[in-house]
Amino acid sequence: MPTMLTDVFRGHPIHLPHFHQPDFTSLSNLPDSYTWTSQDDPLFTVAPPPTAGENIPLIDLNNPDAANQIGRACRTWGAFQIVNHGVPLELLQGIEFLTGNLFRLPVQRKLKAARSETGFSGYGVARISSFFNKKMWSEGFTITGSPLNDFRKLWPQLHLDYCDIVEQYEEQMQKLSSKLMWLSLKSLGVSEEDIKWARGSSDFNWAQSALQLNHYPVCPEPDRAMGLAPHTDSTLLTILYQNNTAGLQVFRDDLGWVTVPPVPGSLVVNVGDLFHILSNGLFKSVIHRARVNQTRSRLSVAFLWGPQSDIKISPVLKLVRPDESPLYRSVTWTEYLRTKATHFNKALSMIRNHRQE
Ligand SMILES: C=C1C[C@]23C[C@H]1CC[C@H]2[C@@]12CCC[C@@](C)(C(=O)O1)[C@H]2[C@@H]3C(=O)O
Ligand SMILES: O=C(O)CCC(=O)C(=O)O
Ligand SMILES: [Fe+2]
Repeated sequence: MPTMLTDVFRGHPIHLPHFHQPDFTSLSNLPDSYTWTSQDDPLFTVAPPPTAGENIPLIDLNNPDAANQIGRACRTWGAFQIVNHGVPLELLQGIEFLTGNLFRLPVQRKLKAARSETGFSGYGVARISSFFNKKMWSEGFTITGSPLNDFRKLWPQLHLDYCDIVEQYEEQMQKLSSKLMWLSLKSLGVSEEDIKWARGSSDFNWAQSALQLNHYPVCPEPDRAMGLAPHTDSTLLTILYQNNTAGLQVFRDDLGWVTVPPVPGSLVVNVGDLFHILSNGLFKSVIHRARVNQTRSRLSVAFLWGPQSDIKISPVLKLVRPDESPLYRSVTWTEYLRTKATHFNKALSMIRNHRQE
């Protein structure tokens, strides 16, 4: 039996303060525990250069040149937005409606479905919270496998309708993720033939995923608060739906923090650490964060997509020069998630092969 994501953190308890969540709406000042400075996060106040204005590419999947554009975006930004992605608008509206309804529930109800210390799914603060001294101005809900048990606790009457939306959304995201992976690899001259574990399995039985719903309430002092601290995703690819409130920012060494503007009906795609490894570092897993807003609350839904947890992921041989060794060792998704849970942003460099000079 392959390890399922549900079991990944069993034996790896993470102590998280879900139960100290404030009632965000009642706070008129930012408490100290929510006030961030560059001491809490060295990238917090990186100022944009005077020439700012560049943004991640917006790619039309119907464009015959889409594969090349995606490849270029994965190499230079590690992120891009897509339109004409084929996911029905009603489904995007459906998942936004579900997410809004979930976070509007009274906190006591949400805590009935709280994520446990060794669990994967449920309500709570972001898993990366334990690496920072300050709290984030957000709440989240993680889903993997069937959300039935949790949803029953949240919505004793309507849980089946909500499960249906999640199921349809995941199915669409699954198809889209695989399409995006092959399009981007095509731009590097890599085909299904070159990746043993994914070869010819059009039913995606080699893939696995999680859904992360995020809520960033209105904040009295957004400039000093942090919605979700900078991180890279431990995925192959992540597909993010954001509502009409800006907040997502991606980091580039030469440009600093770049805000990804909401484009109605579009989806944001970002390269995760496993795709970085698979592409031998050609595609960059992008550092990103979420900021908050003084007048509008923000919702986002991240589809975190990766391989079956016990498949060994290593750089595609075609992408390694014959006179060099691969930049990364092979690693399974389970191993990587556990490394990340312990070492956070050092995880990727821990998988790196160090050249013997
Ligand atoms: C499959 C995943 C990927 C996880 C862990 C697990 C479930 C939830 C994901 C997130 C979502 C929020 C940011 C992040 C950094 C977090 O704290 O939880 C992500 C993390 C990762 O990409 O490492
Ligand atoms: O809310 C956002 O825009 C970012 C969410 C995110 O990065 C995540 O859930 O991994
Ligand atoms: Fe993320």
